[in-house]
Amino acid sequence: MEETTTAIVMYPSPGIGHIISMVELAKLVIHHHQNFSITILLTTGFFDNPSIDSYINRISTSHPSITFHRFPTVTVTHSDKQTMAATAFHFIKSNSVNVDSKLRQISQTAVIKSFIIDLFCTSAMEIASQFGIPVYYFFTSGAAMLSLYSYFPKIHAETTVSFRDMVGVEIVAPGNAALSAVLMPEPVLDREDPAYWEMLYFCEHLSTAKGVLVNTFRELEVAAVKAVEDGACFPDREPSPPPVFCIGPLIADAQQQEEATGSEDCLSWLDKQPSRSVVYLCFGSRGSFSVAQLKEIAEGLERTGHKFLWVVKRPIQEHLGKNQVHGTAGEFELGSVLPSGFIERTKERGLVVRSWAPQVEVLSHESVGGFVSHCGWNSVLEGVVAGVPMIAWPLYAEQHVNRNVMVEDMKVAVAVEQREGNGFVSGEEVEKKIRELMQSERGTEIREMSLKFKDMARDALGEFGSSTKALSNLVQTWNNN
Ligand SMILES: O=c1ccn([C@@H]2O[C@H](COP(=O)(O)OP(=O)(O)O[C@H]3O[C@H](CO)[C@@H](O)[C@H](O)[C@H]3O)[C@@H](O)[C@H]2O)c(=O)[nH]1
Repeated sequence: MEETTTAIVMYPSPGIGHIISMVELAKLVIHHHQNFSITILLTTGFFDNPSIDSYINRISTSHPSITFHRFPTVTVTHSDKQTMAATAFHFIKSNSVNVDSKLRQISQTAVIKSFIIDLFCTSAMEIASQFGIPVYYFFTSGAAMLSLYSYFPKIHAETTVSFRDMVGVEIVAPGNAALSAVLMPEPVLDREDPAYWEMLYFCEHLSTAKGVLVNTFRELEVAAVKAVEDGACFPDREPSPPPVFCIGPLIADAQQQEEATGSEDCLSWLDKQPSRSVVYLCFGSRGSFSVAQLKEIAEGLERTGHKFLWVVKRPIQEHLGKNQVHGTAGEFELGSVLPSGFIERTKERGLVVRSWAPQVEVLSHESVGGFVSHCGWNSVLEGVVAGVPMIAWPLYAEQHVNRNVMVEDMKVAVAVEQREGNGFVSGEEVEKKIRELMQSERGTEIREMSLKFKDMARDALGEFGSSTKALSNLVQTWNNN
């Protein structure tokens, strides 16, 4: 008798940070449970990363049971009249027809045990449900953020005011530290923004999934994990919230990360530095600053006297306001965006690289002693896995929530003080926080805590670890259905 193929289909949202962690999830599933074939659906036309093709090729070669399916290009136009998030959500929705036809096609030859979607791809949920395919979310940020988003519909129902206008108000979601309302994740700040209503729709659907996988581990976010597991953050679903599976930390494989020109230089420069002496500054795949902010960072770095490795992206143009894409690709000269003579004056102790560094390898390098991060969740996990203490400098998205988790719960970071309104950080503050992390007693405590979490992260993914157990429970559910 012919054996039926059991398939899992995954649908990450555009953006390399989301794609990489979904791919790591696929690799983890295959590693422990070889009986599945996995198809990963990828959109084309928005937030595309130039290196995506070579990344896909590397994964397809190393993991033949993972297949990628690229949708044809969908074109949406972004206008200054709407936010980037609204355009992105519109783009994802415009791919629904592609999702429909691919699920239909796979279903003809296989039983799809699970369709795993990113939160921002909630528009695909209904399509899968029509085919009777069980839908799971893969939440690429942490449990604290999952709790806040699951709780968001309740907060929404209790007020008619936009968060951005709630100056002085604090939002408290189960398992979360209090968060100033104006620092809520960007897409939910403003009720006038269509993205707000999309987010509300996404968050209302979280509790209707068959389960939610989270890229975290139980020991990392104790209070938040409890809130999502016991359902406190799913007010509408009490007493039976969707099962939550903390299966992380899933981070990019150093060998398969994007290779940028100059990667080798970075690592060989680090080889020459003393143990834990270097402060690494990097703000994710899209974190850019104005030239004025770059100048402050440079001045702060210069004054600390510490060694540093700093990844600088093409600066944002202030006159374009908040609505432009961070990290807009394109060539630029480092010398033209940094203070005059900075590179020359610091060349004995600092390295500035343009646009990209092999972050996972950098963080695991013995000479790195601190990480100034924008608090993107992948970066946070990469810092945790490497046991590197951090300086939290949130920029956009849900990064202020992550900052709270890092500083107040995990205690693996100090936070920079940011100017209200635009988040600007002075050179003095940069200097102060680097000194605090690298040479104070508090810095030593944070380092010790980071090293503890490094061990816990490894254990969570070990044979008897909490994340391994969670994954096997999940797979058992799939197999029993
Ligand atoms: O020079 C660089 C810059 C980035 N990276 C890698 O790129 C990824 C960046 O991911 P992340 O730290 O999560 O930042 P973003 O790309 O900004 O991620 C988006 O997606 C995350 C997961 O949902 C959210 O937590 C963030 O707020 C959101 O901005 C990480 O794997 C980094 O190692 C490099 O290797 N080199």
